Amino acid sequence: MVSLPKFSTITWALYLIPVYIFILDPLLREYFPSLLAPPSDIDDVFDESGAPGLGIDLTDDTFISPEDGVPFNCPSTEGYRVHLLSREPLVMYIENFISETEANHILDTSVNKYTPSIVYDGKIERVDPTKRLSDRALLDRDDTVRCLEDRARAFQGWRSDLYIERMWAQRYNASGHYRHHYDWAGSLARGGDRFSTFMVYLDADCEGGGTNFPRLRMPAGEGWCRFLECDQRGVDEKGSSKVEQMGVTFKPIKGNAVFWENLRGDGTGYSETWHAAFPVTKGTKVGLNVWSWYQPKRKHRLGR
Ligand SMILES: O=C(O)CCC(=O)C(=O)O
Ligand SMILES: [Fe+2]
Repeated sequence: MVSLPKFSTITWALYLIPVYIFILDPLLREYFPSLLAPPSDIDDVFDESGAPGLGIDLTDDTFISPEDGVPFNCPSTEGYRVHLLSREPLVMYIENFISETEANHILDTSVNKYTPSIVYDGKIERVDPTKRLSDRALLDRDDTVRCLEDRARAFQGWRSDLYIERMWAQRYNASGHYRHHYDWAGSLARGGDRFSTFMVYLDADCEGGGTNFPRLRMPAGEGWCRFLECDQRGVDEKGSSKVEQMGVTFKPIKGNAVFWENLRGDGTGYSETWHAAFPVTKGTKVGLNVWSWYQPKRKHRLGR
């Protein structure tokens, strides 16, 4: 009979770590990507009721902005400026992504449509001010919004199977915030997931309210201090450096945007995209969420 060598529990654990890292984890990622997805505080409705396990209905224009052939005119924009913060995951900062006229137009047209923001835990939607305290407004697909949809798709190279979700403006008054969460749900194996996020600042007449990514590394040099909170590089109350803990915090600046990709090529979500809206301490911040939903077409089997 084969007898196993007598190792202490700690020795066994040390042997099992590489087995997990090099064998078990890659296998799970390959075959069960959704199993490894952390619980998501994804904040909107992923309505799978019509077609369980098949992703969302791509003609559902309460969730997606389908290409419906409606003509629209876009103003000639001055153009935006892109700064690369991270290649993996891809995180970019976009100066002047939306013009002042466009931002003001969205602020004006949404002003009477706000209702309390909800969180969704995979089962039910509810208002939970401890997690998310803000109001949100679904935007009509007028010319300005359609031009933004176009800009968001062009920015991503007109990637196929990518659909811009209906856009929401999100307004935070003093003490408004959104606790750390992922925008992705680990649901690609079930049909689709949020591939990318543009966080656009429509109004930033506020103090606080930065968008924080605790797992991203603060870039070197002072050049980024225009866009990032650099004074968080100070020491904490115990005298040790807080930089690692705080990661990166984007200042809300009207017209600018942060863009990041949520999913790897294999469809699994990046843990580095864990992010929050820090509390607004004074004034009002209005953000615009532009999410791109990735849902590859399903191959029909013969005979079905
Ligand atoms: O307002 C922000 O800075 C971030 C908002 C956000 O993460 C979201 O709405 O999913
Ligand atoms: Fe988010």
